[in-house]
Amino acid sequence: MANQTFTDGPTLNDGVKMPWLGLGVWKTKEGEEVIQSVKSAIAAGYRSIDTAAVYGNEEGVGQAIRESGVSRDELFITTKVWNEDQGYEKTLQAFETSRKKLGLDFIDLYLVHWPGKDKYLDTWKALIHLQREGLVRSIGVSNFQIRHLQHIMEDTGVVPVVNQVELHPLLSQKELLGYARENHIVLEAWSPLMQGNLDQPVLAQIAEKYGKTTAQVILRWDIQNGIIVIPKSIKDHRICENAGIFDFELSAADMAAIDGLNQNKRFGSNPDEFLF
Ligand SMILES: NC(=O)C1=CN([C@@H]2O[C@H](COP(=O)(O)OP(=O)(O)OC[C@H]3O[C@@H](n4cnc5c(N)ncnc54)[C@H](OP(=O)(O)O)[C@@H]3O)[C@@H](O)[C@H]2O)C=CC1
Repeated sequence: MANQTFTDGPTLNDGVKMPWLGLGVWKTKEGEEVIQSVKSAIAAGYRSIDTAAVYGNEEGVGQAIRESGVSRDELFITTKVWNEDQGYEKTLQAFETSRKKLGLDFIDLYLVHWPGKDKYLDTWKALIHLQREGLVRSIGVSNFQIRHLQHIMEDTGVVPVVNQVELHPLLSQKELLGYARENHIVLEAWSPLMQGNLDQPVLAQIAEKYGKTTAQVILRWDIQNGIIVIPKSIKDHRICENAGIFDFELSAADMAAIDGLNQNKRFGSNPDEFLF
């Protein structure tokens, strides 16, 4: 029964169901470190893993999947096409490289990692092709601003299922969230735990009230807002802690208090400045 929580999640605009919670593996080292963290997460009940070509750990993710003892069709695997591989043909090649490294027949979710300047539309068209070929179940984007979303949707008529963006209490992305909801795009929060910068008195007070940790309160705030979360940890106890978000509910007042912490503060790059 407990596993139900790990498989719970939104039905995306293409009809595929994606878990609310996944494990992120950015900065998790290829080899033993990533193999162990992915295996720990799957053993704890996680069914969704978020990697990317540029993380350099797709082979370890694939090995962990094979050694996990959980069947492929119960897992939801995301990877992303890196910036220098943008463009139609290069994206198709990059996809094949990722798929081979992961050792998978198909990928559940393939994302355009960053919009950059002028190749994201051709890249998006390659993702549409891969989905039509049955090599990817769902296609989405990452770090897209409203204008990028408008551009690809107007040109191709295909709406991304998710937009994975930096999102946490100090960067609540309310405008993007409103636009995404109107267009049936689910937001997915990267760096949901502010890359470990969790020392926030308001969050600590709320956490104490529910007998939860600051990390759990943030992740719960996300899913109550309809946002998918992919916290990263290489530590077993934190992997378990970050999954303890399905057995409590934040009140409307506490949700509003967390909303009030927004400072439009980024820990990562700004898509408007990260041009290539
Ligand atoms: N699309 C994109 O451009 C991007 C996508 N991402 C994705 O999002 C995922 C998550 O973002 P990420 O930047 O890794 O950062 P997170 O916000 O998930 O924070 C991870 C950091 O917090 C620590 N941590 C994890 N859990 C806890 C806890 N319960 N209490 C205290 N500290 C904790 C981790 O340390 P430790 O491991 O030692 O536990 C690590 O240092 C990435 O791994 C990646 O998959 C990230 C950045 C950009």
